[in-house]
Amino acid sequence: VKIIIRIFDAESLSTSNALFTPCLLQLFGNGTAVLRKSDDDRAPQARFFPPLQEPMLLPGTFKNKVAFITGGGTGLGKGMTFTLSSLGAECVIASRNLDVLKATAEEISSQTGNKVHPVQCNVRDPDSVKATVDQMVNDVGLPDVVINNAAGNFISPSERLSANAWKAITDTVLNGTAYITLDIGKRLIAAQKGAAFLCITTIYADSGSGFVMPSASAKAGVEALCKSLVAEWGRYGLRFNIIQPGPIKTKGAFSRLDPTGKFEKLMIERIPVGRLGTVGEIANLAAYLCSDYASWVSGATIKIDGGEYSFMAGEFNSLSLVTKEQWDVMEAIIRQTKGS
Ligand SMILES: CCCCCCCCC/C=C\C=C\C(=O)SCCNC(=O)CCNC(=O)[C@H](O)C(C)(C)COP(=O)(O)OP(=O)(O)OC[C@H]1O[C@@H](n2cnc3c(N)ncnc32)[C@H](O)[C@@H]1OP(=O)(O)O
Ligand SMILES: NC(=O)C1=CN([C@@H]2O[C@H](COP(=O)(O)OP(=O)(O)OC[C@H]3O[C@@H](n4cnc5c(N)ncnc54)[C@H](OP(=O)(O)O)[C@@H]3O)[C@@H](O)[C@H]2O)C=CC1
Repeated sequence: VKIIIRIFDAESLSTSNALFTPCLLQLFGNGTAVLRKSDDDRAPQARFFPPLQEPMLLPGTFKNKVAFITGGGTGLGKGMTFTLSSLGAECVIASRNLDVLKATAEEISSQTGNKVHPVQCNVRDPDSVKATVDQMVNDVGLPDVVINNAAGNFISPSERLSANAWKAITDTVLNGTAYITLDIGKRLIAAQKGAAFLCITTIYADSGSGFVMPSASAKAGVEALCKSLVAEWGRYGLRFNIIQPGPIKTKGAFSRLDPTGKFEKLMIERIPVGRLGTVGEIANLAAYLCSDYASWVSGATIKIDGGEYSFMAGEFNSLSLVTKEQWDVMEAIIRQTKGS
């Protein structure tokens, strides 16, 4: 596989004509050397930004609370379940693979001492969602916290996508979030019970992104759903917030979005903090937003991405590749220029 990326060629800065000549870099070839600051999986500045992963809220913050987490058996969902459970919540985790859910529930409850209930659920199917919520209500009652985390995604040129590929992703991400939110929301409203909803989206929900077009479309829809309900359902005691994570190395995401493992270093080089995020960092933010410490937070969309989005958005940010000597040359050329 040959993946070609246009980047600013830091080696060609010795003449003004070459100044903004982009070069073609073959990502899988030797041409990557110019991009590499370090062979480690983190850049040197990452030493200033150590990830603190242990639960940061006070023990008991979620005592007597029920938290429902879709996709809670793996990755970020598992991390959020662990943190909420550590802080006293009784958690219900829901996804398709019951064996994985059971193993996670057992692992977490044995560490935290709090019950975790695994419930099979296909969020693409409203009947399955209803059966799951029925079971939760029967076992532990209506939730205080609802985290829409389940998702599907893979990289693919959009011209290779079938209608069913689009449907698989948008049914999971957008329709799944809608089925869960409508089903639980209606029951909470009827019972006059308040709750905190959280949706996990992504930084490209704002910008769109090539090669993950169904995911980008669906995540943008999820954000519109949340923001609409902030306004409409606040009067019922329901609040809604959004976390947009940058890259976190989970098996579910990286096996489908970086299948050869070759993009990781490139990603780290565009993250100003110099490293990937961690599951524990997302879990702490999620716990805060779903806790009563955040009672006045509704309608917030929080990027947690080590600065990656800002780096990618800035027109000139690739100039961080320019060396001091190259700046000397450029500055001299610029200062020599008179008039227009
Ligand atoms: C610069 C690189 C950066 C790399 C890392 C960046 C990290 C940042 C990440 C940012 C955002 C992340 C967002 C996420 O959501 S990550 C979470 C990912 N986790 C999952 O996806 C877990 C669940 N996924 C799945 O179950 C499957 O992957 C699924 C395909 C989404 C659904 O599986 P299933 O229901 O079994 O569906 P099918 O296998 O039947 O497929 C349905 C349909 O889709 C077509 N298809 C499947 N894979 C591909 C592919 N790779 N390319 C093209 N098309 C594909 C399949 O053929 C079916 O269509 P059809 O019936 O027409 O053949
Ligand atoms: N990791 C990252 O870098 C980033 C992740 N995110 C978001 O974080 C969230 C978690 O992703 P991550 O932990 O990385 O990946 P995972 O693949 O581990 O998590 C996805 C979860 O969704 C569940 N799921 C998928 N389809 C369905 C379905 N039809 N019904 C019920 N559950 C389903 C899966 O369980 P099962 O297969 O058992 O159904 C799985 O537990 C997602 O919303 C993702 O978009 C956003 C930005 C970056």
